[in-house]
Amino acid sequence: MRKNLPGAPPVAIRVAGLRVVRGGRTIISGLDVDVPAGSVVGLLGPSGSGKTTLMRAVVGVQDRVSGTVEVLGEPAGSPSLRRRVGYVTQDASVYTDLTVAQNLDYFAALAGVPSRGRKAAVAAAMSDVDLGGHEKQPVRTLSGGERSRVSLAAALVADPELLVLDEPTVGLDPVLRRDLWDTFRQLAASGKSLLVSSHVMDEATQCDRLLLLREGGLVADITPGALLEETGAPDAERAFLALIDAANAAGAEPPAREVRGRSTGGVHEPVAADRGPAGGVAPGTAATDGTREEDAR
Ligand SMILES: Nc1ncnc2c1ncn2[C@@H]1O[C@H](COP(=O)(O)OP(=O)(O)OP(=O)(O)O)[C@@H](O)[C@H]1O
Repeated sequence: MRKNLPGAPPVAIRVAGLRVVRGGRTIISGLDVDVPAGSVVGLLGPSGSGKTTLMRAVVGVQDRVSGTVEVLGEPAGSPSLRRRVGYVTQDASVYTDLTVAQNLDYFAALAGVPSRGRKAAVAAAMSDVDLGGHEKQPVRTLSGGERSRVSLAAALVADPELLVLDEPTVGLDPVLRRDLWDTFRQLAASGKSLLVSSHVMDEATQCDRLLLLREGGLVADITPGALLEETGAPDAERAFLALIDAANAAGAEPPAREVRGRSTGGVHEPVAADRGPAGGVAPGTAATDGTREEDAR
């Protein structure tokens, strides 16, 4: 397994030659990207561009994956990462018949938080997402936004080093969104790494870096400031649209599996690449050599 080079900034996620097939279709083909540690990295891209698929590969739940995905120095999906990585899916994934506190206690136990530390861990996670006062409330009686926050708290309760958050602010009001982004920034300041997908462009400006996907390929790996500068757009939304329009114009011909971007800094011209996944299945690969059953999910 590759280690960080001496003197190089630490990397939380290293993706090389990633290829993912879903439903018989190549969704991601030859993706190379690093996510630096201790920062908030935004994952942007049009609907269907592969954001969730990439996140699933990172947390090790995606089938039909080849290439290399290393997370905190371990192959994605390693049992040793269970407590070190928190994942929030787009849909709230908590037990509706349990109370908020019961859910969090359960997820803390699953992640290996010792029983003597669980009460404090549950209280801290509830406070992070501003759910104080709801501990005894069954999740089925919560509002949609409150349920989303319970999911987020469930990911935070084991105090993971890496948080992978799939559109965590959907359905939240502006005040809660702002507060959550403050929390994300505080988590990064304390050394944690966050990969956060979003369609809300003003959230993008709160990230340290942005990864822009289109048809499973990387169009840009860039800071929010450089995004505005390089596109000359007045705001993040128009900068995003400018990049996507440019990528569409440049890559109108090739389908997703033939489009890839380079991963080092700046805006990338998508380049036609008719090669297969770089390096095949490397040691430390996330999952399969493609011989497993087709992923129906
Ligand atoms: N189980 C599946 N079987 C077949 N195709 C799938 C499956 N799941 C996702 N896909 C396809 O993979 C592509 C990428 O989906 P993905 O959910 O990763 O996109 P996304 O960028 O997260 O989209 P959104 O912003 O709408 O959530 C889409 O074209 C989608 O239709």
